[in-house]
Amino acid sequence: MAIVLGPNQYGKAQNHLVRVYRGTSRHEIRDLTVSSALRGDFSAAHIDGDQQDVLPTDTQKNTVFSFAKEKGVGAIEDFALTLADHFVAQTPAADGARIEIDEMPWQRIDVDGRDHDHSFVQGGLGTRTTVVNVDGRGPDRTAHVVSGIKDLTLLKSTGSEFRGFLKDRYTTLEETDDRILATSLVARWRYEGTDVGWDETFESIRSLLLEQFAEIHSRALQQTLYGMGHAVLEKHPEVAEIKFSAPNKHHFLVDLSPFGVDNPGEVFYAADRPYGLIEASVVRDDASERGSAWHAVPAWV
Ligand SMILES: O=c1[nH]c(=O)c2[nH]c(=O)[nH]c2[nH]1
Repeated sequence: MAIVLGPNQYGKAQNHLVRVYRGTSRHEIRDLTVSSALRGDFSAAHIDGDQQDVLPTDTQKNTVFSFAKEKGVGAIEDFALTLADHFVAQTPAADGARIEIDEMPWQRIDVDGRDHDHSFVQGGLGTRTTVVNVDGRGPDRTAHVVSGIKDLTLLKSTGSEFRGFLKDRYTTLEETDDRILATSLVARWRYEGTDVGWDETFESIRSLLLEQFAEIHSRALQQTLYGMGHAVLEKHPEVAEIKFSAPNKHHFLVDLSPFGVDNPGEVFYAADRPYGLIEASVVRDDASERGSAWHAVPAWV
């Protein structure tokens, strides 16, 4: 029997970076939360406490902020690829890097019908995300990009049913052909390669997800997710697979009959927990190998 070091990675989590572009009086802002993690042979650091292979997490943090100034931010996917390659190049013991970026949306404040040059209000249609994994360097280097959207809170007030489900002695749920369907969607999709128009593709996929949620007559959240994923893969050959995590945000019709009041689908109690959690992926059967694309925290997978 031997006790050995298992998979590990280390980096700086959640550098919250705001980049202001002030070339003209009409400023642009970007609000990113960037996490870096390096993996490779860091056994000396873990076993002997020897730091000679370790590029400090503090240096990783400094690099994120410096690159935002020196190179600019651009599409979050490009920023993440640049950082990942840089960290692997700087750290001989590293054989891979993972960069995760969330971009908080800001919109210009409207003043008398004109959007303001340098005042913004936070919010938008979800938070754009990317997770980039780079393995190796030089000719052997490979890169995987998984982009997505989270906190996309959606609701339809009809056009959703749930019936015909399996029942046992503990089933009390009533069948319904008209309910509220609501979720706070997380969708992440894996790109084939890195030759992608990141911004246009993101906008197109987000629009498709919204359209499909609205247009599909839902027989269950599962069926809605599959329809959304199918539409994305059909339109975007550059997407290999898409994964969804969707809490079913239950809305319960309030019984107003004790007060002699009818309630035909008008007043609901929006419960925050427990919630159904529906998770699904939609994939191409000829998609490329996943490689490290979905690599996460080794301690927990
Ligand atoms: O869309 C749904 N899917 C389920 O699996 C489920 N289960 C449940 O109780 N309500 C719902 N709704």
